[in-house]
Amino acid sequence: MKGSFNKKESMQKAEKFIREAAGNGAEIISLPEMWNCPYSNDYFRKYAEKESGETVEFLSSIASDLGIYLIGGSIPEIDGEDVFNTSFSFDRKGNIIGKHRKVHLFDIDVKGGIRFMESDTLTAGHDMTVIDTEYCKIGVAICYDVRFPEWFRKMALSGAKVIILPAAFNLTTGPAHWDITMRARALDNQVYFAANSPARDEAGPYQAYGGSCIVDPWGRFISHADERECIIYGDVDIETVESVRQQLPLLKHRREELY
Ligand SMILES: NC(=O)CCC(=O)C(=O)O
Repeated sequence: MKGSFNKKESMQKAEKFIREAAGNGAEIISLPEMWNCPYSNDYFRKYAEKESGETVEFLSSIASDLGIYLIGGSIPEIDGEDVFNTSFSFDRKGNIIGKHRKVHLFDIDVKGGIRFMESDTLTAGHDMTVIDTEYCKIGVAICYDVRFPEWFRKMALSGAKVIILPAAFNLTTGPAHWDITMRARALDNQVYFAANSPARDEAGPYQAYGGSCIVDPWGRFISHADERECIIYGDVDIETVESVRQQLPLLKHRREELY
């Protein structure tokens, strides 16, 4: 979905997409990074809400109404003086079962391209997020976190077989790194990997690359969006994870003592 300056409008749009996805049989649904706030340091604090705020309440009630797992993309969360880029996850009853505060802040300065310093306004989280479902464990991280393979290996070693990444790459790094990074994280951890981006909004303060995708544990795209608004779907087969891990036992062949 495209971002908007109007939070109510974003919530209405998110609800429409979530209901449509659930109506088509989706059991685990995820929104993109900062879906209810313009992606800009000028707006994070203004749009930030406490965990007890209206957006978390809204996501929880949709999850319980539809009986789905909902990975609530990410939103700016305020806690005391600090603002975090936070992803709340909900079970089928609307309970919060995961709260991931983006651990690696997006501070980059690419010559002739993008400069963005999330740390000007945001505070980094410290904890890894792996949630339990009746299907398998699911890891949740946010966008720039994906640049740090160790973080994802840690999730896989903690039992994650699916990893979900609300994200918003840009027009400098997106064309260069989006596809290959998502495939690499799926492949090196032998997990299903789903990355959800906002749609591109030429009029907005940040041009998201788009390209939401789902990659299987063999590193193949099973679904891939372009830069426009849409829902993508994928079937997750846990036996495929087991089978790939058995045939190509990467996780077992690690030589940790040498690293
Ligand atoms: N929102 C983000 O963390 C953007 C990360 C990004 O674009 C990258 O190249 O990494």
